[in-house]
Amino acid sequence: MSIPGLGQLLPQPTTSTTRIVALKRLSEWRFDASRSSSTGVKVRLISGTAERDGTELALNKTYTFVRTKSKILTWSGCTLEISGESQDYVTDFPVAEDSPMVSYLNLHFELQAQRKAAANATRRNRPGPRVMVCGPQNSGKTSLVRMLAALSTKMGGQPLVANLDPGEGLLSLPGTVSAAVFGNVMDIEEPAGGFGVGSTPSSGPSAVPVKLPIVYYFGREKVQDDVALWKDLTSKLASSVRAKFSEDDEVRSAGLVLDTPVATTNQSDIDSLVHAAREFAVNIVVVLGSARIESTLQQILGQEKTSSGEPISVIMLDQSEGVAARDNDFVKSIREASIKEYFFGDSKRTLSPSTQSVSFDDVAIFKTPDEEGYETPPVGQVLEPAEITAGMSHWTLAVMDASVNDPPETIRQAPVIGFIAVADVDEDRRRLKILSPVTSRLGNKPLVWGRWPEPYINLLG
Ligand SMILES: Nc1ncnc2c1ncn2[C@@H]1O[C@H](COP(=O)(O)OP(=O)(O)OP(=O)(O)O)[C@@H](O)[C@H]1O
Repeated sequence: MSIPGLGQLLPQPTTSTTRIVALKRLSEWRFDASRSSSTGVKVRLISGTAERDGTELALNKTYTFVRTKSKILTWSGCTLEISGESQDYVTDFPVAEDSPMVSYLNLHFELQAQRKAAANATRRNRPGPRVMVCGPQNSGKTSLVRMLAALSTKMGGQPLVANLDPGEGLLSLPGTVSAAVFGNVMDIEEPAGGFGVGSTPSSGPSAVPVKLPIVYYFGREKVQDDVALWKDLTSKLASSVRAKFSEDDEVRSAGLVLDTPVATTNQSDIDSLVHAAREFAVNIVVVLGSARIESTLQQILGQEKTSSGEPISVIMLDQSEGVAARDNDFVKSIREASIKEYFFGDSKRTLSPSTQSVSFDDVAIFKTPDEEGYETPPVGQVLEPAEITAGMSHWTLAVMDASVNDPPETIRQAPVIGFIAVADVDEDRRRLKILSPVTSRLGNKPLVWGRWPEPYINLLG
């Protein structure tokens, strides 16, 4: 069986022995700890320098990776001590400079030049680079976004990172779109490499400084499930980003790195990307691994200018051959683990969520109208009050920063304050048992019941 990558050593069978791996400059140790036991794979940097997606490993610190498929990259060579279970292999390129990582690093240098120009500009409203990363499924979009953000923070920058892919939450649960300032080191031990819920304040004390995301609730997995709502929320998020730029000079000059949903060349996907590029006033579009998406976007965006008159560069970069496919079971297990982690923390920080019993009459839960009985699904339709039944058990609901008396459209497009999980519904006594990361009562905050992610197992079970 051939293994993707060039000049790689043969994959190591899943093993639990301790071994030393020497990496030449510009090579990668690629690992799959998705099926390993809860103890995962342990990695210690013994000499040289190495990083996971732009964040450096500290010398002699042992990192544990569980439920993770990723890579450790070295620019100048290093030695790693590996123990625990993983499928892994080393890839080094016959010509080191052939690694796509070199082009990613060059992109970072270009962004740094634009950041410097923005910081020195006499026109205070000149923003730093706004770079949108897009491409087909498993092209390495999120890894590149993480790497660009980490490299910027390493140089002292405070870039905004935004995610428009509801299938994977950024510092939030799946089913959301969000953005946050990244001004400090990321937790690379997290399966999501610093983009997971473990890096948010609701998760209690943290080994690395937490981030404060702004989150909007989509409640669906794919953009196509409700394109109109996704576009509205994208516009909302873009205006939050603009507001942050106008109030914070450091963030403004560091600019934005934007992650996007999986794209194909179909018209709807291209429209969504163009919508996002215009709303966020993107001036660099990076397409990973698809010449067709690149040329289609080039034809549209290549002719346009941003709102501040800059040309829009559309560039294609190779995708890394190491990007790991993730099957549905793996992705589902990651999703479920992030919901559990949101309420209970992880092995490094245990949280104690509060369990509250509330009357049906004391909560206002909204949902999008059911699709049955409509010839065309009521996509983009506003919310309606949801009937509380046992079917709501184990769903996670979004708590909106709005009032229950606000119009449905306002509630639907309000930022998310947090999430609660429905632990039990007692229809006879008309009471709900809910699990909340905080002890405070819901007050008059409306809850929204989305259609995705699917209900999680009984969190209290
Ligand atoms: N060079 C590499 N070697 C090993 N694993 C990698 C490499 N690059 C990325 N990965 C891993 O591959 C998986 C998919 O990568 P990533 O999430 O960046 O792709 P994506 O294009 O954003 O995915 P999606 O299509 O689901 O949005 C992740 O688990 C990531 O850590």
